[in-house]
Formats: sequence, structure tokens, C-alpha cells
Amino acid sequence: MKKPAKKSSKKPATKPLASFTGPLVLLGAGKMGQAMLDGWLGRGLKAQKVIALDPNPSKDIKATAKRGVKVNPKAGPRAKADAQAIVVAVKPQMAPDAVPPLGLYVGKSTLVVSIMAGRTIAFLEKALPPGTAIVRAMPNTPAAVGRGISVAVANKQVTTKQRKLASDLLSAIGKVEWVGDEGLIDAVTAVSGSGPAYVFLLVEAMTKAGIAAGLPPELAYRLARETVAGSGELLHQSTLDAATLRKNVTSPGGTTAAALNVLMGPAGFDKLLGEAIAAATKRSQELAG
Ligand SMILES: NC(=O)C1=CN([C@@H]2O[C@H](COP(=O)(O)OP(=O)(O)OC[C@H]3O[C@@H](n4cnc5c(N)ncnc54)[C@H](O)[C@@H]3O)[C@@H](O)[C@H]2O)C=CC1
Ligand SMILES: O=C(O)[C@@H]1CCC=N1
Repeated sequence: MKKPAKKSSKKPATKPLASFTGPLVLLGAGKMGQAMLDGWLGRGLKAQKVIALDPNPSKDIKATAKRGVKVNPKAGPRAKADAQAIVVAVKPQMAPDAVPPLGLYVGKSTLVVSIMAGRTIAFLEKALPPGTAIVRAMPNTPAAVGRGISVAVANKQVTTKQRKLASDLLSAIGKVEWVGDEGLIDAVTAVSGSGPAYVFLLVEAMTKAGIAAGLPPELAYRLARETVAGSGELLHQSTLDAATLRKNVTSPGGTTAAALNVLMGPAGFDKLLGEAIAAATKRSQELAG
């Protein structure tokens, strides 16, 4: 007699957005919006389910229109659709004009995910129809290579199913962490949202310092770039923490120790980054509304 097929043999879903019923409205298809869209399409979201709204559509978003994404569909009653999700990826300064018209797409079970810096859940609740389920999230630009990290917080209207949907949308571009306290998002923005810029500045500064130490500019840039990228990959793959990896480079009385005496001194990295992150946190608070 034939054995019944084992249920456990079912493969786990590798394309979590394949069963997304849509539509998904993307407001703002710039650097972050495009990175997210690419991630979603890579995770099985059907291009036909996406409506992208952007008054200055980029070449990239126009290219996705050829795959079926509806870019700026004509306004009017036929454009209305209760979206399954709306992702807000316009600059926070555009929000007062750009967010309220999204009401056209908000139905009973629509989830709105905003990645705008500063703009609070309270601002979004005021700008959108009463009772809208909202997730505020802060991703970062390594999203473009699927290696971002997002921190998300939900309002009380968000259901378990919608939280799972938000996780699926955000995990298409990297790791996802949830917090219960929206007040943390300003510091998150300062550390991981803006953080890639600090790392790229490190490459620029190492390049300049290498040139000042006598290296040809292109060699200095290649050394700085590969050192930062390689160190990031080592940190990513290693089971050791950052402090241990740093100590592993540092021979007593050697060259690294000489450099770290400067970088870890009173006017060094800790002080500078502390001030930088405090300034970014304050700016995020100022952008609130
Ligand atoms: N760039 C970054 O590292 C990160 C940005 N964010 C947030 O993501 C959002 C977008 O940032 P980026 O992608 O860097 O900006 P961006 O300037 O690349 O993209 C913004 C897009 O919005 C479009 N736009 C302007 N007015 C609009 C309107 N009324 N309706 C629809 N679209 C409109 C623009 O044409 C542009 O394509 C911002 O709120 C930012 O705070 C969040 C995390 C990281
Ligand atoms: O600079 C900004 O305001 C945005 C938010 C985090 C990264 N870029």
C-alpha cells in the first residue's frame, strides 16, 4: 500500500510575497522606494499588484512599468483601490501635501508603512482616515543590496496579520527589528538610518589620510574601500564581536596601537560619533509632526 505523503516534506515558502493579494501603493519611488520595490519583486510580489506614485518618475521606475508596475495611473474614480498596503517613501518635508491624498487608497484592512525620518505615527494618524493601521519603520541604504536593517513600531490598529505583512515587506531588504516604544526611533534613525553615511565618510577620510601619507590617490581609495568592505564582511561572518576583532588587529606596541591611541583618545571616535549621533537624533525629533 502506498504511504501517504508526509506533511512535513512541504518546502518552506521562499517567496513570502507571492501570495500578496495587493494592491500595494508605493508613494515616492526614489532611492529607498526603488530599493524596496526591487526587494519585493525579488520576493515574488507580482509587478501588476504595484501602483507607484511619483511626480518625477526615475528611469528605474519607468523600467519596472514595462514589467507591469502601474506608474502614476490616471486619477479619477477608477484609480481608487483599497490597497492591502501603502508604503510611504517621500521626504518628510513632502508629507503634509503627499500623505492626505493617500486616503483614496485606504480601505478597512489597509496597512500603511511609513519610512519617513521624523514623521510620527500621530502625524500619520491625523493625515490619514480615522482608524488606519500604521507601521512606522526606519530602514537604511544597504537595503539596495538586501543587507539593510529596519526597526519598526506599530500603532494599536495593526493586526497580527498586518504585522506579519510589514515584516515580509521590510525583510525583503534585510533584517527587521520591532520595538514597542516609538520614542526609540529617533536614536535608531541616528545610528542605523544615517549610519551608512558615517561608514562611507570613513572611507573618504582614510583615502585622504592615505594620500597625505604618500599613497597615489587611486590606490589609497582602493585600500580604504576594500578595508572597510572586507572588515564589514568579516564582522558579518565572524562569531567574534567588534571589540575582539579590533583587538585581533592590535599588536602591543605596534602600528595599530599607535593609531588607536589617537582614535580612542579624548578627542577621538567616541566623542565625535557621540556628538554626531546626538545631532542626528535631535534632527529626527525636529522633523516630527
Ligand atoms: N536615504 C536614506 O538613507 C534613508 C531614507 N529614509 C527615508 O526615506 C524617504 C525617502 O528618502 P530617499 O529615497 O532617500 O529620497 P529620494 O529623494 O531618493 O526619493 C523621494 C522620492 O519622492 C518623490 N516625491 C516627491 N514628492 C512626491 C509626492 N508628492 N508624491 C509622490 N512622490 C513624491 C521624489 O520624486 C523622489 O523620487 C525619506 O522620508 C527618508 O527620510 C529612511 C531611511 C534611510
Ligand atoms: O538623512 C536623512 O534624513 C535620512 C533618514 C535616515 C537616512 N537618511
